[in-house]
Amino acid sequence: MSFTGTVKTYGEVRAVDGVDLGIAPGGTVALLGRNGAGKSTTISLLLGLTEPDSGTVELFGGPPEASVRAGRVGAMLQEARAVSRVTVGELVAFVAGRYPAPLPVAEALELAGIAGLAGRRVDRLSGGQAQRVRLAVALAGNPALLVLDEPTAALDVEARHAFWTSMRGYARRGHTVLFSTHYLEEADAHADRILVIDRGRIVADGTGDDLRRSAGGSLVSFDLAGEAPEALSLLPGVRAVEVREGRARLRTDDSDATVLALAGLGAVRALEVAPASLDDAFLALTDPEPVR
Ligand SMILES: Nc1ncnc2c1ncn2[C@@H]1O[C@H](COP(=O)(O)OP(=O)(O)OP(=O)(O)O)[C@@H](O)[C@H]1O
Repeated sequence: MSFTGTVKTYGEVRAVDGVDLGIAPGGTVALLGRNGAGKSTTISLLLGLTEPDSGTVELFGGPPEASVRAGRVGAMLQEARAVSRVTVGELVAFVAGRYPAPLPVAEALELAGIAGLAGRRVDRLSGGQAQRVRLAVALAGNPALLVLDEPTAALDVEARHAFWTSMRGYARRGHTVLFSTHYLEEADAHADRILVIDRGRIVADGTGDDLRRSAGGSLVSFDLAGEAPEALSLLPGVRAVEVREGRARLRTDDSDATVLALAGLGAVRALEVAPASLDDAFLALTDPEPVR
């Protein structure tokens, strides 16, 4: 699937702002970003639910609508209203019946972790159960591409664990699972590839380790004693500076050089040097105002 120079605006807001992206079949891909970064809009474009203002979106070599109609795509979106009265099993069977090569209903329920709920009415479910029913519906057609918009939002810890085990199993069968999240740990633990989106642009693309590396090797933090933050960004090795409540955090490629230069400045207290975490990487990639 591919995005080529894709732009989608809502009035003044450039929700997707010139995205170029190719995703090969197979594996799990995370779309990671803050609230309002453009994840849902990217997914809507991918599913053909909305048209780009400019650029193109292709799925399996054609327009998204064609792949969706052909049953190659299953989606679990954030907002969905359950139909009432039917049972979970009936609903999933109904959806499966509309696809050319569906999963057996029992398998879709099993994968979604709701094998025991087949006979339950869909309007009598908890939030987490309803979410898993939506997953079973998305899986029903045995889609080559499964698209999940913040799939674990309503799930408890145990359900999350079971969910990711299922999704990994599904991807191992050669399917592609693309999910959006704002949980760094989730992207790091469960995605083969992480796309970081910020203000409608892809600002990083790689594994969790790639992102950690791109953020700069280490984090040097200390209590500030009056230096202007602007001077800190000029120290050797420093790639980004963040100052919060009197404590400076410098992301640096060369912590030795940074610390030696800092010592030259003097008046640095409570110095700490730590390897960059994925959190640091994410902040470095998406922080709107790294120097404050
Ligand atoms: N239908 C719409 N009308 C107007 N603005 C919209 C619409 N949909 C999205 N936006 C705006 O586009 C931007 C991107 O929104 P989008 O929903 O894609 O973000 P997101 O990354 O999915 O956020 P979240 O994590 O909060 O779900 C936001 O600024 C949002 O306010």
